[in-house]
Amino acid sequence: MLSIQNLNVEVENKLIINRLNLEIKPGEIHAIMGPNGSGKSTLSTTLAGHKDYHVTAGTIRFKEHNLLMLNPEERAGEGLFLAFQYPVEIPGISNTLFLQTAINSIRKYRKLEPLDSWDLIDLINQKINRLNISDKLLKRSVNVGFSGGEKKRNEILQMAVLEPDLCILDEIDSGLDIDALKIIARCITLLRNANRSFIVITHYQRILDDIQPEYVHVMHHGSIIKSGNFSLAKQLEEQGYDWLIK
Ligand SMILES: Nc1ncnc2c1ncn2[C@@H]1O[C@H](COP(=O)(O)OP(=O)(O)OP(=O)(O)O)[C@@H](O)[C@H]1O
Repeated sequence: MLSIQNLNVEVENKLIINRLNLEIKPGEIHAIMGPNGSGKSTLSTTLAGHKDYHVTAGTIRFKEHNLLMLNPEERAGEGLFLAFQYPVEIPGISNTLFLQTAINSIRKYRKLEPLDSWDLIDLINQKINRLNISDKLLKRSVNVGFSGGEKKRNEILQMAVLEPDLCILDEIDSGLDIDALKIIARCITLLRNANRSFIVITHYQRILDDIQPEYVHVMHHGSIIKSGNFSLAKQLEEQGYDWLIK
């Protein structure tokens, strides 16, 4: 699904990702943890194709593609999705219109007919019923005035509607109350299948308790310095990072 080898990424001429390696197979959930500023969001932003994040060495293969040859729209068309740490507000564009535009741009890339408004509403209704997400936010402008938890839930709704193959969730659990955290974790579990992989960037073990990732990685200074299973997250929660980065 995703193969990253010896990746270096520079932002504003500063090396942020430093010889990073990561292999993700279909259906796997990988958690990435690590101290503030270790490069986790830089990795996710690079995978999504942000123009200010310059890959200066290494390779990234996504399915059968050289990811670095694809622009951000092509990456989304191939099934890559990034849920932002800080979801952006888009005044004047309703959530429904945003979802319609996003899904139809992916369908166009895949040479499929666009969904009309009725098909879209059906699809959204299926997803909100399955995930038990409220439809109240659909008519409002994207993320404008949404609470922190509503923004995160909206990211999950986008993911459910777009049905990506690789879901990158950058601190999807930040700022959530205990119940909202459970809802988000449940949605992720419901969206999990044998072909869909996840990268879950988080600071906390709590969400991982519910989604049970196969792998947990620790990033530091732009590299993965330790990989393990779920027990590594528990160890980090108890002991912090000092024992790893000294
Ligand atoms: N656009 C940018 N311009 C300048 N520096 C940047 C930019 N993006 C990231 N950086 C720098 O790269 C380093 C890694 O940041 P990044 O946000 O990737 O870390 P992180 O591990 O996600 O941190 P956190 O856990 O605090 O969210 C930081 O020193 C940050 O200031």
